[in-house]
Amino acid sequence: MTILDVAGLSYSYDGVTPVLDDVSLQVEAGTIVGLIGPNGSGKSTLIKNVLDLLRSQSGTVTLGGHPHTSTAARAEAAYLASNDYLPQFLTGREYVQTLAKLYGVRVDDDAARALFARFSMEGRYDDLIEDYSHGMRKKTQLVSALVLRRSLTVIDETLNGIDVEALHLAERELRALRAEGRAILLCTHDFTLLERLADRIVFLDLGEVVAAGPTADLVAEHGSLADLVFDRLDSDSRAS
Ligand SMILES: Nc1ncnc2c1ncn2[C@@H]1O[C@H](COP(=O)(O)OP(=O)(O)OP(=O)(O)O)[C@@H](O)[C@H]1O
Repeated sequence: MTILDVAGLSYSYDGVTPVLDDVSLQVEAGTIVGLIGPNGSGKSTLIKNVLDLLRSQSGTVTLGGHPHTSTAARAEAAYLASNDYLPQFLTGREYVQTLAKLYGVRVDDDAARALFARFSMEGRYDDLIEDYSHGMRKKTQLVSALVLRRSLTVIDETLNGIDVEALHLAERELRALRAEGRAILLCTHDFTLLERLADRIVFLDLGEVVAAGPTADLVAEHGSLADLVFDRLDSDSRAS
């Protein structure tokens, strides 16, 4: 079953320069899709279009079969942004519970507190976010996605900056989401993480999908995901 379906999406911030050019991709239930591409290739713009944080200009996007502008679509996806801008005046518990209310789901404080403890934030669930470190804010975003357990979790470089122990645990938790049939769109420059975790890769360059397929096939063809990118950057097609 397709959870996210993007077809023919184009976008320009200034109405002149295309940032996304006819992008199509699908994310199936029970899969992790890695979104890769050089800085400025349009990954975050694509994610913001998908989540209707930027109003799409052409093409279609559906989430769980619903047009992405609909309330039903919004309930399908959890979004972990690349920044760590969380409301400073809330505690971790208030933040998690506010999100839960917005999504209309019930979140058990004990379960969320236990996740805080597992991510080495024991005893910090009721502290103000203002007093959290950068990594703790990132982990709070991650915990919120883990307790919300939406059909699709979109992660935009959110795992950058968390320590190796948290990353190890995050990988396990993301695998558990996938095992439950949930989908994950994971945007990161950490190619080794994607080689371990992602079922499929979508490679965006200059706003276009230039490669897409099963991670294992792309690695077999190019040697590694880094080599896939290097091959593209060195290719004539990019220079022209
Ligand atoms: N709000 C904005 N207004 C105008 N241009 C923007 C805006 N946000 C992004 N851009 C431009 O759109 C292009 C794509 O940016 P985007 O952030 O989507 O890339 P990215 O692939 O996520 O990059 P990175 O890997 O550096 O995070 C870049 O040229 C960027 O300067």
